[in-house]
Amino acid sequence: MLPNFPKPLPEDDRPVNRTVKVDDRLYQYLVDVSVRETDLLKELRRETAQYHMARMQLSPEVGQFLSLLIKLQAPKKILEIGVFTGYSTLSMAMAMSNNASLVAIEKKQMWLDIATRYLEQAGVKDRVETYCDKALPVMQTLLASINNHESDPFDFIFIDADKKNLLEYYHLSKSLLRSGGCMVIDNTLWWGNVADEAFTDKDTCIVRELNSTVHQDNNVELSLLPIGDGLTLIRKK
Ligand SMILES: C[S@@+](CC[C@H](N)C(=O)[O-])C[C@H]1O[C@@H](n2cnc3c(N)ncnc32)[C@H](O)[C@@H]1O
Repeated sequence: MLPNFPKPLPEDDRPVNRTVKVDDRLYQYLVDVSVRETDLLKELRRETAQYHMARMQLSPEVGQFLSLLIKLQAPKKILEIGVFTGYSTLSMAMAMSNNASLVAIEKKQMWLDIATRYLEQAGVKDRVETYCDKALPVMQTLLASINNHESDPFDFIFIDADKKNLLEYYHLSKSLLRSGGCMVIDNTLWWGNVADEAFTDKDTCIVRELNSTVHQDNNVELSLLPIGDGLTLIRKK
């Protein structure tokens, strides 16, 4: 039995507990005991694996987490920035309620064509509006429509596109989101590079700046989860 009296505090303020280290064996265990990927998502993942850019696709456990968030929050209006072949789009669209809608922005038609095919197969395409365009101008148009009271703000926004515009995506998304709404940003641990000072490339510096901006923003609540490549969950106050 542990002695039941206080011990001297360490000099630093580091927590005595921390997030578990996930090595390959533990990761495989996590997948084996928790991931339930539908046949359609599996098919999409296999089709995407043929492309060199396949690494951009969400991992199954992150797709499933996104889908669970949608089911827990039941948002009516969802916005997605960065569709690629649609793994996240399909995960969210299959989880959203029948009266919900999703606006999905992707700059490359080739990727949207693949995503659209799967959304049609899942029978959810009628509730997903896709824009083949750069995200910033589309987001600005959506914001103008909200500010003019022509449409409601979004309840849920998922950001998974280029890092160059990440700070602008964050600020614009805050304006597009209703109070109490949820924003999710992918890649916030950026392959671990954010914590390594040796990495000074543009994208790493932008992700660091984003993380520090969100952390210091008193108008939001946040949690940075070490799932996938790092996923930051944000609630607008
Ligand atoms: C990491 S991938 C998205 C992965 C996707 N969420 C999934 O689950 O497979 C990023 C996507 O953002 C797109 N993208 C990059 N810059 C963009 C921009 N300025 N506007 C819109 N889409 C952009 C890329 O073409 C790419 O398909």
